[in-house]
Amino acid sequence: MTSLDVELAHEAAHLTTSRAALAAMRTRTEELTRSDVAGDPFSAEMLARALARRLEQLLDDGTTPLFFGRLDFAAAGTPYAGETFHVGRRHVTDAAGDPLVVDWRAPVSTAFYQASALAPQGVRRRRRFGFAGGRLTSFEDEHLGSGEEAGLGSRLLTEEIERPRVGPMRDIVATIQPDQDALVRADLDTSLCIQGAPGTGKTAVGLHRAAYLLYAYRERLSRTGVLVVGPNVAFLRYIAEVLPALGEVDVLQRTITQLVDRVPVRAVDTPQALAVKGDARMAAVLAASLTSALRAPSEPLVYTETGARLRLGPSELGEITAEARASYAAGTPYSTARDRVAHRVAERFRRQVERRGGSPSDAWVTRVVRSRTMRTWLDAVWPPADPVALVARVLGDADLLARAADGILTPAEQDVIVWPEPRRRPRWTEADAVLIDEAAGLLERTPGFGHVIVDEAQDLSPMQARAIARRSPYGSLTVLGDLAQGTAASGARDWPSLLTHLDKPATVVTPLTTGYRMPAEIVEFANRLLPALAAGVAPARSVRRAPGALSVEQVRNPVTAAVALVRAAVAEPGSVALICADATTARIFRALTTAGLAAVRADQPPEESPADATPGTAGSVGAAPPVTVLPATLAKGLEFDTVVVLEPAAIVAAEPRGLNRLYVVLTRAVSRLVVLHAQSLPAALC
Ligand SMILES: Nc1ncnc2c1ncn2[C@@H]1O[C@H](COP(=O)(O)OP(=O)(O)OP(=O)(O)O)[C@@H](O)[C@H]1O
Repeated sequence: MTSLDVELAHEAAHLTTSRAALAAMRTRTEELTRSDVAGDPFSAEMLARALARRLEQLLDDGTTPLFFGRLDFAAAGTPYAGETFHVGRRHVTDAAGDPLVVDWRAPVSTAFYQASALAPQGVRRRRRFGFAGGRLTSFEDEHLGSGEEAGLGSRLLTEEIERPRVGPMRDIVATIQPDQDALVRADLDTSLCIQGAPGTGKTAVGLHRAAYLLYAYRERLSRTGVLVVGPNVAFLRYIAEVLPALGEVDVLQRTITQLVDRVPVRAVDTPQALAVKGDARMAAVLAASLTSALRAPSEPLVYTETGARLRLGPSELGEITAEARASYAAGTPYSTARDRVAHRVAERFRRQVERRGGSPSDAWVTRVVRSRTMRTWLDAVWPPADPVALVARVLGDADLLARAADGILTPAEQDVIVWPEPRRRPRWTEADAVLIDEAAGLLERTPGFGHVIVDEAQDLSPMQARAIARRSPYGSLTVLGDLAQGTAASGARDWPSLLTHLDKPATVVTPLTTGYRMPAEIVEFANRLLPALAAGVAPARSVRRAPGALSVEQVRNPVTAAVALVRAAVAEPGSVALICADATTARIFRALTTAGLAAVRADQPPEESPADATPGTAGSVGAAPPVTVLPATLAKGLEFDTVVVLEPAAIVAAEPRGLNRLYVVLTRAVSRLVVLHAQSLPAALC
């Protein structure tokens, strides 16, 4: 045995001890769940829930390493001098409470990610472990104290980056890089905006940041929660397992459409209507239409009860409604302001009774507030409102829209969004649902989150950004995106304006440019599009080269060529996707299945496809894994080992920002990208 073998055996023994300790921690928790818990039913229920969650966190699936790193601190100079820590996904302690593994999010673990030869932070040696199926197979040391540092040359990092991708996204907790770590560990009160080229780890950083914040600010966030917003359902399926793998099961993950789901979405807007409905000026139109229903009191209000006749004149009433209008203008929700008017009026009546020697109770005031007299009067001066009805009225009544949009939208813009006639059962669009959410936000306060992470944020329209801002009035944001990948017509063209709509205008924009997904050959090919996209972003630099990773082939029949390519690709390890213009998805899917290849369509729910449509999912045991047929508009955020792109010119021609779409499509491959075309390639790519 070499000394390295001895060292490895020693580490393997530590792994065995740690696994046994984790099992013991689980047994202790299980015993607690079985024991009779004293206290009232509510506390018992809360305790039972906390224990169930704890049990879930203590699960050890045996295939993921319990620790992936080790820090040996130098003999002096830090609070941890002379100590050794194994760094892993969760704390594991022995029976005496001493740590066998420390959580990657604990303060002591920071050095694992941040220490360098230049600034060793007291670390003498940093060790990274290699694993295969939960078994420890190797380790790699950096003697930081002696100026030795692997950086991006780390063999284990390279293996992790190059590993064939199958199934959903995995965590990167073992190999987070220093620039990424600084973003992950930024404090809760700091909002971040990360402009990152494709594959630079924005999504990974966002999800690890969620896990970090939930660890470091557990108390605060257990009350307010964390929300992750992604571009579509396929993307959410793809990232769904990262946070649970990091022990965090309580993060809400939603698309923006799921977030604003007060009405079913059954229709699609024209591009022109979409542009107007997504514009921030629509907020002013809705606000104006709501206030247009307010009336200044012109008659006295008389309240009679058991012989007493109480009266307030129009000027006194006007004073109260004017005050409420001012508070509404300053941000008080419409419905709260309406309640306030009722209470102020009732209080004035109470004073009148008091002046006459009476002493009405609070219950009396409540009775006045709820009286028919009050409701009838309020309905006239401050009518009740409903968000769905409000938007239906604005879009369904050209005159009302013209009044509310006067000086805000041009007549042509109004024509684009107004319905030809009022609809009893409107067929709502996604943009309408956002308008309804805006209206609801005018009426009532929207419950907010302690932290919101928004991925692919460049595609948010100003109105969608406002929907997110409403959910984060006191919390912070992590905004992730890439202006060059912007494909939505009303999406952001620069970060400062989007951050203003998100109500976090002072947020600093941080770039990420080191690409981990694609080899340089693919990155450089895709980067040819950047000048034409004019997004003003820094191009990505890949951490590796892979000769042969890119081929661009002009063929007579790209579909036939794709079938042959896919047949060969599915025999290799790793996921395969065929990306095409949306309109050709069905035809290409048919061509693959007719040729006997197992294929799934990413644009259909899993049960309608022959296999699970989760991007990159491997097929049933023994069968060739299915290839995913991916319409170009669903490619965002996903990645596959091998990607075949069909007919770039058709992808570009399919939509106004088609070149941006092509940039997204060309940046999805981890190992190999094949571009097949019969038509000429877009000029920007040549
Ligand atoms: N530090 C890292 N170590 C290992 N792998 C990494 C690291 N950072 C990113 N990756 C990997 O690179 C790939 C791209 O990451 P991610 O999807 O987060 O990038 P992105 O910036 O969101 O890309 P896009 O803008 O194209 O959606 C993923 O497979 C991710 O696991």
